[in-house]
Amino acid sequence: MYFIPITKKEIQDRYQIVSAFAHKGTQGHALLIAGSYGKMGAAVLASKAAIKTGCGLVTAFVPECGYDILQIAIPEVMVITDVAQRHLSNVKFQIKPQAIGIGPGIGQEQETQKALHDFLVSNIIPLVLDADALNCVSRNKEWLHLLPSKTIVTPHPKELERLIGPWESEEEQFEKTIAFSKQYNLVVVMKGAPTHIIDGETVYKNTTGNAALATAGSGDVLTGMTTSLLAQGYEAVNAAILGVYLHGLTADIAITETGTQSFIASDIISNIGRAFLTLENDTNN
Ligand SMILES: NC(=O)C1=CN([C@@H]2O[C@H](COP(=O)(O)OP(=O)(O)OC[C@H]3O[C@@H](n4cnc5c(N)ncnc54)[C@H](O)[C@@H]3O)[C@@H](O)[C@H]2O)[C@@H](O)CC1
Ligand SMILES: Nc1ncnc2c1ncn2[C@@H]1O[C@H](COP(=O)(O)OP(=O)(O)O)[C@@H](O)[C@H]1O
Ligand SMILES: [Mg+2]
Repeated sequence: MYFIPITKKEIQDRYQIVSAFAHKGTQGHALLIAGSYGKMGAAVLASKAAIKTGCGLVTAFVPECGYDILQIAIPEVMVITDVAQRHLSNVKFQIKPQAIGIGPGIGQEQETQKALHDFLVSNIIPLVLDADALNCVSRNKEWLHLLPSKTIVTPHPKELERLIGPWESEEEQFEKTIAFSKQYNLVVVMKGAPTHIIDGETVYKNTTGNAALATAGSGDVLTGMTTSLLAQGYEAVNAAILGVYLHGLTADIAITETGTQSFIASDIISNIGRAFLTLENDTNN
């Protein structure tokens, strides 16, 4: 099987420099629907990653218990709360974001599953689906038909298995994931070491990242980054490619200071700027 390596050249072909005349209204509004009691950190990480990846506005939609946490942790991010205290029960909002990321830390309560279903039935905004949103969809596979074309799904191996069933070899894993991508018209970010991105028959292989990323919340950060790029107008496959590349690059940059063991998900967020700078330096040369 042929994989297209996600090299710096591939990235530079896709990367869009921010206009000198940009303002927050032109840079996209990302909505992160995330968090539950005890997992509000997932919402904080995803929302902070989204604003640090460059979209103009970020709103977090969280259960009521997340309100103070979000507002104190990230003053740049706006917050809308669900009527329920501890988990999502009714995802309704008046804003018009350009992209939505849903799933990190939301849990799989019955009420949350229903809220996800009702949201998917009416939503037409470009979407990133991760973590418990994927787990809920795995329990209700018919909901896959509700996803907008080119929705980005970001499963780790266990979540992928819940979605497509088990595989016996790596070859079979790719075959099944390609078939899944084609059946539902999805961009599949097959997270791992390394991560592959599958867009129908086309498979991309990331070239950045290391074992420092094997830490809680690193996937939640990737969801925020990818949603941010989607909100900024990148085509879904390019948002996935650029997001995965930059996410991995943060770990390659930071590892000389943090080492593998003490790198945490917040270090990904702290290094997003340095990762972008490697592109801008090269683009200007
Ligand atoms: N600070 C927070 O609030 C955090 C919240 N999180 C949320 O917690 C919820 C549960 O997510 P989890 O992913 O922990 O639970 P899952 O049950 O989906 O996955 C955990 C299991 O998956 C397997 N797995 C994961 N990565 C693998 C890999 N690369 N290779 C092979 N097996 C692998 C392992 O067996 C692992 O025990 C999600 O909603 C997630 O977003 C986590 O992201 C951790 C941090
Ligand atoms: N050994 C590794 N090498 C490279 N990347 C890794 C490694 N381990 C984990 N990652 C990356 O870290 C992220 C983990 O995501 P995920 O399992 O969803 O974490 P969480 O749910 O805790 O946020 C993925 O992007 C994955 O590719
Ligand atoms: Mg995850």
